[in-house]
Amino acid sequence: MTDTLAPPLADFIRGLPKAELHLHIEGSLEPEQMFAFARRNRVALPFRTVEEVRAAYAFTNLQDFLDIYYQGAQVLRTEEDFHDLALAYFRRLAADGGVHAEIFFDPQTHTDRGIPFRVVADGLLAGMVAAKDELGVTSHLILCYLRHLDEESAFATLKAAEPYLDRIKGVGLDSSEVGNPPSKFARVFQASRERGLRLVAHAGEEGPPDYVWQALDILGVDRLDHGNRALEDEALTRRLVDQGTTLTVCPLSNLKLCVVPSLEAHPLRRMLDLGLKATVNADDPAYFGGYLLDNYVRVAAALGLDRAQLARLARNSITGSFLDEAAQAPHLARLRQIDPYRD
Ligand code: HPA
Ligand SMILES: [Zn+2]
Repeated sequence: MTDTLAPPLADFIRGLPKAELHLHIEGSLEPEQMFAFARRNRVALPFRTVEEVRAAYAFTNLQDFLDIYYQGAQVLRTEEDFHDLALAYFRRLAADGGVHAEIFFDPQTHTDRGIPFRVVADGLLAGMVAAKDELGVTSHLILCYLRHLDEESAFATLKAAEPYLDRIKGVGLDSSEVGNPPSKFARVFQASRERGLRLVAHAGEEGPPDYVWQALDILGVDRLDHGNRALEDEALTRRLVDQGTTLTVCPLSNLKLCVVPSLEAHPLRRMLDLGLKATVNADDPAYFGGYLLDNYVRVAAALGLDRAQLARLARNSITGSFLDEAAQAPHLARLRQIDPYRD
């Protein structure tokens, strides 16, 4: 059924100007790239073939995924690696009709194994400049603190980022959610805000609605990553609707990590019906089986989303981005031409 629906739907979605707001750049490391970087950096891998790597991607929860994701990141060692990783991602994004991305990176994953912050940041920033030149795709960089580490380590990361704060748009919070509530990072988020950074956090992926409340009330986030479990709490849902908080939803990630039992059971449609400002994103596309367009197409087919709903998701991604109004305007104008019946 998906086969007969996919081409026209995919063409329509590809033609919508879209921003990707939830993408871990380390999660775009394809097995083929993993081998190429391992070879050029002489890093030993526990896998012999691409097939063996893919066979290892049988996760049933967030932690199983994270263990293999941090292991994969070990092959990234040089500025060139980070540049190449980022540019390869942006090429995929452009092919999917993406016009802008706000990419996460996890500095502690690299600095804790002796790769200097500047190697990571310079490489990624160079890849972002190359993407603008080659593809016309714009991007922002968001530094994520690893929540399984302590706040002191997060503060050290903020300090290492000091020379780059004019080129880093915001900070986020990722890694193992349960047992590491947002409140653990209250002070470093406050310090990040005082430095002019925008704030986002993963919350309500596996963690309870209380973590979403904390992300809003204690961290004061501008945007919420995932947020699925907010739907369990009516007052919280109302708050998110009233505030117009953008949720960066990741359908294929949710499926692969068993946050939902099937795409047919995904809450995206319900989120839109409730008036939540949901967006569609890939999270870690190399690990979860699909880039931005695949996420839109598969969830749209599973939930029967219509063109107006798809255009709304695209519009939410532009208005929910940290682009200023002038930079959003041409994308919104294009969306208006495609979807003239919007409300
Ligand atoms: O989906 C995710 N959740 C939490 N941490 C992460 N780090 C990379 N991807 C993820
Ligand atoms: Zn994520």
